[in-house]
Amino acid sequence: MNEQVIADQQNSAGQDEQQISRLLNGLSAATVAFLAGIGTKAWYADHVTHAWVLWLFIIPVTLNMAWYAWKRDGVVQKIALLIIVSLLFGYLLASGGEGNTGPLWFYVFPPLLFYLTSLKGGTAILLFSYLLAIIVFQFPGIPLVTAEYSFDFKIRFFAALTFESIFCFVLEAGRLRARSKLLDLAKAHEHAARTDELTGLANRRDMQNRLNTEFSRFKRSGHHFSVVLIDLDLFKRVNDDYGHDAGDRVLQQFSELTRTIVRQSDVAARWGGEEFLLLLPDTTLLQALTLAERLRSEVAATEFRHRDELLPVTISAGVCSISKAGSVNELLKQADIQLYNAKDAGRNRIAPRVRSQDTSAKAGPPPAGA
Ligand SMILES: Nc1nc2c(ncn2[C@@H]2O[C@H](COP(=O)(O)OP(=O)(O)OP(=O)(O)O)[C@@H](O)[C@H]2O)c(=O)[nH]1
Repeated sequence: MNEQVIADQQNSAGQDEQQISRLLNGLSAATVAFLAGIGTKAWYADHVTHAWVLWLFIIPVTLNMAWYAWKRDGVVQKIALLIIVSLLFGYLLASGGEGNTGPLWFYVFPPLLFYLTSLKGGTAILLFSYLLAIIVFQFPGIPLVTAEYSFDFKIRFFAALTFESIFCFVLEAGRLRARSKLLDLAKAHEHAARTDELTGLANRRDMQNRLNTEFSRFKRSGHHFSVVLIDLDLFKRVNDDYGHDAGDRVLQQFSELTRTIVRQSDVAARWGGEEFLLLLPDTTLLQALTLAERLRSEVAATEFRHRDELLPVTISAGVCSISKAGSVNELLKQADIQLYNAKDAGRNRIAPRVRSQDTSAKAGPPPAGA
């Protein structure tokens, strides 16, 4: 997986977490308002203990909101709110709330659970809540349980909760599936917009962006970089003599070879037609020339074949370092001039030639027919 895709995924996950945290903040504020209001109503209805318990629940909810505002830790916020809400619903179930209507709040649980946890996690917590509800309903005499519910209420409570839980599960599973498909589609779309279809290398637009980014980095922190502009020699003849498919196959095979030679931090792009551009971060002119020469000799030594026919393939390349240019356009222009020089000097060679290159690596013979 390349860095861009990982960064996109992290970005998307971060946005999701922020959205959940915003929702939880809103829910927490609404919970505080409800607890204050219903607590006050219970107070005036002479249910003093009930009123105090509801008011006491305001404290952990508020503390959780304050903790999130301070630490921005969405995971703690989520877990804490789930625990507080579980305790509150447990209390309402056991006490019956006002007029034995407490268990009705349970219906808030399934959508909240599936949204905040996973499908598996939500189902597990729901099943545990069912177990608690069964214990409370079946054993009204146990400590902390003061409410008693009619048989009809229990049946309807469980039936309605089960239907709601199943619907929430199905809806959430559908939402997650659609979201995952959408993310895959966006990723594929984004990848296609950056990639050359025939060779799988970066396309011109992506390379242009990366050049601009690298140039900004150079301006900011002085990190040098170089480019290598490559052109396949006499490529028109390959097309004319062996067919367009053979030409396409050469472009693909050359791209595969290039991938094996450049570093992971380098970028190889199809610049257009039979022209390729390498962006080499943190690379001096001499290092770039060495890499270009290696690629040239590998190409010259490789057998390019199409349907058992041996194809004549060599490359010429112009190299330039940012230290020799004041802008990306100037850099590309210089590389283009050097490529022209290489072609002019007989093809199957790299330009500029420097002294160390002349002694360490000799350019191969010009391609047949040049
Ligand atoms: N098969 C194939 N050919 C392509 C593609 N893109 C460009 N070409 C061909 O590449 C050839 C480039 O030819 P020219 O620009 O004349 O250059 P050349 O024959 O390589 O000669 P020099 O560059 O001077 O060495 C043309 O025939 C284009 O049709 C492609 O995607 N597939």
